Amino acid sequence: MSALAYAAERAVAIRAVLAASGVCQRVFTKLVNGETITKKDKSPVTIADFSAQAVVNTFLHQSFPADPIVGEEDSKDLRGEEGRVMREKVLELANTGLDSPLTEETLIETIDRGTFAGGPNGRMWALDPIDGTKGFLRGEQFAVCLALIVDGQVQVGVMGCPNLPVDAKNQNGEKGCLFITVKGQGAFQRNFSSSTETPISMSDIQSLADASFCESVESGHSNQSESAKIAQLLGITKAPVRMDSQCKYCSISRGDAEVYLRLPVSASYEEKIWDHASGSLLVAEAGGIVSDVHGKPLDFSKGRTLATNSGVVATHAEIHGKVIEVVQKVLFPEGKL
Ligand SMILES: Nc1ncnc2c1ncn2[C@@H]1O[C@H](COP(=O)(O)O)[C@@H](OP(=O)(O)O)[C@H]1O
Ligand SMILES: [Mg+2]
Ligand SMILES: [Mg+2]
Ligand SMILES: [Mg+2]
Repeated sequence: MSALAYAAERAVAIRAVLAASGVCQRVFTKLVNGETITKKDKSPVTIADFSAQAVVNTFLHQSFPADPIVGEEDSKDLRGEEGRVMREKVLELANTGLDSPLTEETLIETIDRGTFAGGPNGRMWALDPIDGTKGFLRGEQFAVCLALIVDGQVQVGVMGCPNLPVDAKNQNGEKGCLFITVKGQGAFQRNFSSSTETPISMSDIQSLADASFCESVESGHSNQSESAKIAQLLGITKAPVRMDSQCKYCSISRGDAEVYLRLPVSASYEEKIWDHASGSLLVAEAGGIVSDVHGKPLDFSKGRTLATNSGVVATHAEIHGKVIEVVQKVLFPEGKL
């Protein structure tokens, strides 16, 4: 029997994401104020973001040394005397997730292996070491997200969600699950505590009146007043489930909700490929369709951002057309473009 496509990449991605998730879990209880930096775009970054990127990049380099990486973070804030305190903390934390320890020098080099510009050709990994840093800081949802993109198509996606209940119906039960997908091979969930994988699929609702939708917690990341109008027009009566990170893609993939709306707040913001690569493949493999607000597929071949897309609409395949119709009506009413 021939091995399944991308079996090696899948296995390495799982190991890398689990190791990085462990690093994030260990640091959370110890985070203090000084360990958060505010980036130029006003978004926060913590020692856990840098450490998780160092850990995943190390695993990738060991197994696939020739593969470029499009990672969210870079080492700028860790360099020189100004970055010394943070650098030492990141080094210590990253090494808790690695068999052979990095040095200060190899740490910087390892993090900066994530600076690839992306593009349409060849293999590349897209890494968000912590997606939902704001959720992480609040003790809520976040995810370590890793995807392999080949010639602009996402082929493998693995997401680690340390704070996500393994069963949405039991919010106080076990937490920590991994979502795994390879194009053409389906979508799977396993718990951090076990290597048994279970196939997952989107819920097959008959009527939108029974549906629920999810969106970002952050009103600065997704237009929540427009989504409320869309939900109303669709006949959705349940309140939105607000959740940080690509845990939203994971949640709809296993049937916790039916629709994920991410409506642009500003025309100039370009979504980042690491915020959507793994999650969008998971949804597609679970029976859904992911597009932008115009119904256009997400295009991962344009560099580090989804430069030709605007927002995200992810739903079960059967209702996607209807949802896009209403999204268009609300976002672009006659006379307004
Ligand atoms: N104006 C904006 N519009 C949409 N997304 C934004 C944004 N500003 C930041 N983001 C992205 O939103 C991500 C979090 O998604 P969500 O809002 O669904 O939790 C952030 O990822 P990081 O937390 O990895 O930086 C960041 O990349
Ligand atoms: Mg960020
Ligand atoms: Mg992100
Ligand atoms: Mg991030």
